[in-house]
Amino acid sequence: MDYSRFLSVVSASRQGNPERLTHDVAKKIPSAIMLSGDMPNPNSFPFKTASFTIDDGTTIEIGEDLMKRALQYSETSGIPELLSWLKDLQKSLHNPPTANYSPDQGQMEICVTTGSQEGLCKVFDMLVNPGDNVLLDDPNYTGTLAALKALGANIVRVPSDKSGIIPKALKDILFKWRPENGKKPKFLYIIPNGSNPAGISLSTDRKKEIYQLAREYDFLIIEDDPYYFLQFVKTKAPTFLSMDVDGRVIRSDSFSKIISAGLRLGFLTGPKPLIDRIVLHMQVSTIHTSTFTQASDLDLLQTNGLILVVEFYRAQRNTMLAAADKWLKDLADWYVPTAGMFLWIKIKGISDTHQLVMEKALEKGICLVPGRGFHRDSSEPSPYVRASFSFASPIQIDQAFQKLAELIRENMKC
Ligand SMILES: Cc1ncc(COP(=O)(O)O)c(CNc2cc3ccccc3n(O)c2=O)c1O
Repeated sequence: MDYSRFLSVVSASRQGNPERLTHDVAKKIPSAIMLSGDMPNPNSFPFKTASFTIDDGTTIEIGEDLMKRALQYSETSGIPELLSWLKDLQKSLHNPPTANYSPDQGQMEICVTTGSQEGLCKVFDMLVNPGDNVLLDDPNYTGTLAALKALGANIVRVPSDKSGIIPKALKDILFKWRPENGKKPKFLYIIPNGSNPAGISLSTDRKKEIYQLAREYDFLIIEDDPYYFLQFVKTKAPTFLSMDVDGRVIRSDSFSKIISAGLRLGFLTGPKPLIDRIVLHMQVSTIHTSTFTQASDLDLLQTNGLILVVEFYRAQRNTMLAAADKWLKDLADWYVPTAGMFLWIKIKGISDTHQLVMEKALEKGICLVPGRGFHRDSSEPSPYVRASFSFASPIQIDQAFQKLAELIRENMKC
């Protein structure tokens, strides 16, 4: 594929940072005498060792040598051992066709990011010029909406239902596209599992139809999948990455929901020509994701593998569904999420939940998110609220929905 049409003006103008190039090359020569970098002397670092106790009681040690490395600058795209582990992970989970391609064919490449939010932000910076058309369904993740709006993207809303984007509706938009609509959309952004905020998961058939449309109308797919490991179904639907024969999928993964949100570890998987552009941007922004975060997470992953937390969140989801059935049955509508952390609740008899949530619920000590912030036009009223089942205890969830039910009834009397 020729990726040049997809690049923003800024991204296309990025050049390599010679100092980072020297550093990355020199790192490959262990015996090199390093007089090139701006590296602090590791003997000056304050922390000498660290020990982590994990929930099964075992400990993970970071000894002196690893600590000296963990507190030092490292390769922009990620420390080699973690990159290698992540490439093996992606091959085993998704078996991407691009894993065996040559670099100019769009060979699968990976870049570690400071949370998947950094990855998304840099992908959008790489692709969006002001006025570019981009395809999204609605409602959608506020972090993405905010990033795209700031870049001046024209968000083209793709109709969806409780099974996700409707391929026929997407085809209609593309088929009817005329020059007066501006340049063809560059990409479709999608959260394929347990979407934020609606908790929707896209079926295999719809993914295949959408991927074929991407081939036919030549757009990229940004597969933002932080809830991939929080799927409550027996068989996971194949990812867009697993069907990417053209090298047109950029996948964003996150360790926030399965290891730690605060350690800020995510990674991008995509065609090498595009990932290389992201790395150029990283060289002049964060330089790289915290080496300490990478080293400690890698140690955990190599020792324990992927810690499966899905059963905990399934139980939390079921607790919230039981509380909704108990308190909200005649007052609201919702559907059962098959992944993720959110219940998307439509309150009956109310056009906009903003005041109910941001004033009345907060006064009663209940934190929810009003629906209108998840729309492209956040001034549009919304009868929805997003409720997260990830954090509160079962008792708190029950209490919160009991209070919410009281508020809705009070609101109905007004
Ligand atoms: C679809 C989708 N894509 C990417 C990300 C970013 O995750 P990262 O890997 O941790 O950077 C997210 C995280 N979503 C949220 C984060 C958050 C953080 C503080 C406070 C509130 C937050 N609310 O509400 C969120 O939805 C997400 O939902």
